[in-house]
Amino acid sequence: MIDAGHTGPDARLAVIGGGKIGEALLAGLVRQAGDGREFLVVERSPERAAELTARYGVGTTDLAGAAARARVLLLAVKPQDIDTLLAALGPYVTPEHLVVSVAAGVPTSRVEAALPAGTPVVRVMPNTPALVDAGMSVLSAGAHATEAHLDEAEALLLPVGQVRRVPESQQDAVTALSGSGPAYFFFLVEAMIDAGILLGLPRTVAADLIVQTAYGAAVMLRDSGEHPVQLREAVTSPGGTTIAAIRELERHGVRAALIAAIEAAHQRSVELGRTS
Ligand SMILES: NC(=O)C1=CN([C@@H]2O[C@H](COP(=O)(O)OP(=O)(O)OC[C@H]3O[C@@H](n4cnc5c(N)ncnc54)[C@H](O)[C@@H]3O)[C@@H](O)[C@H]2O)C=CC1
Ligand SMILES: O=C(O)[C@@H]1CCC=N1
Repeated sequence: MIDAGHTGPDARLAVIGGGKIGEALLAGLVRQAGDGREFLVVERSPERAAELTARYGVGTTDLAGAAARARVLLLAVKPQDIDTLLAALGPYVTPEHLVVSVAAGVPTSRVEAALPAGTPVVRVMPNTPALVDAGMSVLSAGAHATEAHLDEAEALLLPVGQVRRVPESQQDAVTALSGSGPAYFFFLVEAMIDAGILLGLPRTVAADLIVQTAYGAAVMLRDSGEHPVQLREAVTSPGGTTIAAIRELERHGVRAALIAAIEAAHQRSVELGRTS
């Protein structure tokens, strides 16, 4: 579906950058809307654009087409590519648009500086579980974004998961926790499946056991109202198997490793925010 010179906004949203997170958000939004034609994608790679159209029925266009056809522009390119994108997009944007950026680390002030004065910008840190409507999207307003703009961004993202608002000063920490967070859980699950293999279980059996255990633990964390410590203690029988494992986790510094890892992600987010 190629843009054919439409006049006036007719698309709900244009996603600029159809990579991993662009696709995760598009997939969830299209599923909820029931019609991909309400969405546009702008992709540097024509092959990737064609793939997304085939998969979700979304329209493809260029930057001028996106700005002409959608009032809400969601920027989902890498932080390293955002300045080039903004320089090319800026001439087509007006203060009537709402620009939503998901680029890790990039402050709203940097986006605003490349756009016409007064353009509302909302910074969002989403995560890939949006793909299964279990995302966590965290919003912050830029200098020209009002409550109404935040409400609009929130309404856009609610169909694909939960939404929270934080002051922008907390966004690098949010990025390190919920933005990158799914990867930490996938890493743990990968290691636990390997342990099952070591113990002689077939890979499919080990994977089934660990994935269902992760799912069950996540639902308990969300729904039981109990602190993680209480939930862990309930599994840890005196003189039993769990405490033998916990002692090894503590001996290998897993708690400290996780804290250091998340601190490193925070630091990287701060670095990505600095103009290159
Ligand atoms: N992957 C994730 O879980 C999350 C990523 N983010 C942020 O989302 C952004 C994208 O990350 P990924 O999707 O992982 O990267 P990616 O590399 O998979 O996707 C970026 C896409 O943007 C396209 N692109 C680059 N410049 C372009 C331009 N000027 N016009 C049109 N398309 C262009 C590339 O072809 C590519 O398909 C980053 O800023 C990242 O910090 C935020 C939250 C979670
Ligand atoms: O790894 C990254 O830089 C992006 C931001 C948060 C998740 N993925």
